[in-house]
Amino acid sequence: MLKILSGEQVKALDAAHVRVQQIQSLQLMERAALAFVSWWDSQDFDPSLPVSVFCGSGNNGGDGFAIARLLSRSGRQVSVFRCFGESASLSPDAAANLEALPSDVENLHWTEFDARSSGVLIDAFLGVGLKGALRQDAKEMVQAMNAFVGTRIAVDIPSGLPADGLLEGDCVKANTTVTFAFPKLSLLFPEHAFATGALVLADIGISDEEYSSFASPYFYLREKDIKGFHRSFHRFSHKGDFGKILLFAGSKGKMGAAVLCCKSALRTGSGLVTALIPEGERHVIQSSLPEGMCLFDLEGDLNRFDAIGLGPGIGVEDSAKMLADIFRRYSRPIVLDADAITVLGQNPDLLALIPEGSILTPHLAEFDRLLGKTENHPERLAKASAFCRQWRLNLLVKGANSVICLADGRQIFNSSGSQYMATAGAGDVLTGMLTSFLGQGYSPEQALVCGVYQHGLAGEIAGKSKRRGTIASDLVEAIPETYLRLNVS
Ligand SMILES: NC(=O)C1=CN([C@@H]2O[C@H](COP(=O)(O)OP(=O)(O)OC[C@H]3O[C@@H](n4cnc5c(N)ncnc54)[C@H](O)[C@@H]3O)[C@@H](O)[C@H]2O)[C@@H](O)CC1
Ligand SMILES: Nc1ncnc2c1ncn2[C@@H]1O[C@H](COP(=O)(O)OP(=O)(O)O)[C@@H](O)[C@H]1O
Ligand SMILES: [K+]
Repeated sequence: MLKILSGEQVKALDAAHVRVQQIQSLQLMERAALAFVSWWDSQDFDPSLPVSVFCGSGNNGGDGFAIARLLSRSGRQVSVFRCFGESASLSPDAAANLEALPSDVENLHWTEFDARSSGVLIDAFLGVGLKGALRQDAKEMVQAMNAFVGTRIAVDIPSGLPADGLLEGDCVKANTTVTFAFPKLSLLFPEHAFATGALVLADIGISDEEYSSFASPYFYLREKDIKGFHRSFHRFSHKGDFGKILLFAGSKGKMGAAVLCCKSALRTGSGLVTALIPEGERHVIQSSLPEGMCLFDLEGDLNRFDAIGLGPGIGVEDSAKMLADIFRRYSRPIVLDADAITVLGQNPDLLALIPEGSILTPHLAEFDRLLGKTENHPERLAKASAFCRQWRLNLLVKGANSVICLADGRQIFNSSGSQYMATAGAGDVLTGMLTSFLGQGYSPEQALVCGVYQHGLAGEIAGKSKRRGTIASDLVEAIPETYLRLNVS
């Protein structure tokens, strides 16, 4: 899994890579520029549109000069706009790439830029080397870029955005950010969505192993990581191997939640799924989901279930006693979602009873109910980390780039998903998937990694044809295709 390093660590990573691969830093910069241009070539930019590249005096600017050269070589009309004065001292690699600009690239000062011109703007002014607040002249450059009417693309990070923390002043508002090697932490904060735009990760040839000497609690989960987390089953596997699970979900008027999470668990592969529901509502499950079974009370040994998921649509009235009873009688990790989390927020004394390693999946409002009002994402991640360590629990901060917060303090940002998943019941589908994986014998970490990634992938698959018409049932129907896409049998 890709480690997310701090802006400060990037220099050391680049230096280590240059040492290990025995290349020059100029070659690494060339790789970054080539990776950017390879992404560019995969897009359908109108070839007749002029390209304006804003270049700073550091290595981000160096990337910009190299990109300008490569785009001009492929026939684009390119101008660079220098974001520095005559007396500025350039980084050696930026100076080399400025020197290497072909004569057909127009070389201008940023004050000569006409914001009403058409085309595409590439922002290679400031990268992860930004220190403190923008200087006055830098603010003006950022404003000039933001006044541009066409598409803005940021190289590595929008200029002015700090790599690891929250934005305080101005920064470039990019439509797309093409970031190198790993996504900088701040690009994953919802507060910065307006500045980051679409996020593209460009590979510059640094292997996952080269990150091993750098410490960071943050990771980025990609498609290629998933297969290694899955268990494999053999041809003699029977439905017991795929797990018997119990889902406590739904109540009068909210039985859809139970249907969605049970169906999602079955589509994820569970062998036997039982819904714990009010007896009067049994027709809903039995008529819409013939594969599902129902239970109307909590009699018998709960440990006969391989996994339990609790919460979607159960209501908050009278649920506290039921939760306490389950926590006391069940010894393995449980998935806790929706109303179960609200109940925990109202009854914090229940936290100590939750089986170790359990998984809580709050959306942002449920998160605040559980852990108190939270102002921003960094604060949320810090609170989640302390909570998980204190109670030996795992917690998922849901949203775009949902964050898997593990009991040992690691925090894994998911890369799959789309805005079309912001629809009623999408969380219930996730609860079904996570419980299903626990029931299939996955550890909480494996269940979270596979469940969260595949849930997002199902959202991408469903959203491709259904766009904003996507509903949670579409996610359920897309789950089988996620196994095909990942080549998991
Ligand atoms: N080894 C390399 O050569 C590689 C470098 N890369 C690029 O290099 C970037 C990092 O380069 P650098 O470390 O040179 O840093 P940057 O180019 O990001 O920033 C340094 C420049 O920013 C100016 N600056 C800093 N704080 C400022 C402030 N508050 N107001 C105004 N100006 C300010 C400095 O005067 C300097 O000109 C990455 O973001 C990436 O784009 C990538 O190409 C990957 C490989
Ligand atoms: N913009 C988005 N991008 C990616 N995933 C999203 C987005 N919005 C919502 N999701 C995902 O959809 C799910 C919504 O869960 P939740 O808010 O609990 O829904 P509900 O309570 O309606 O079931 C979460 O897994 C979340 O990560
Ligand atoms: K930039």
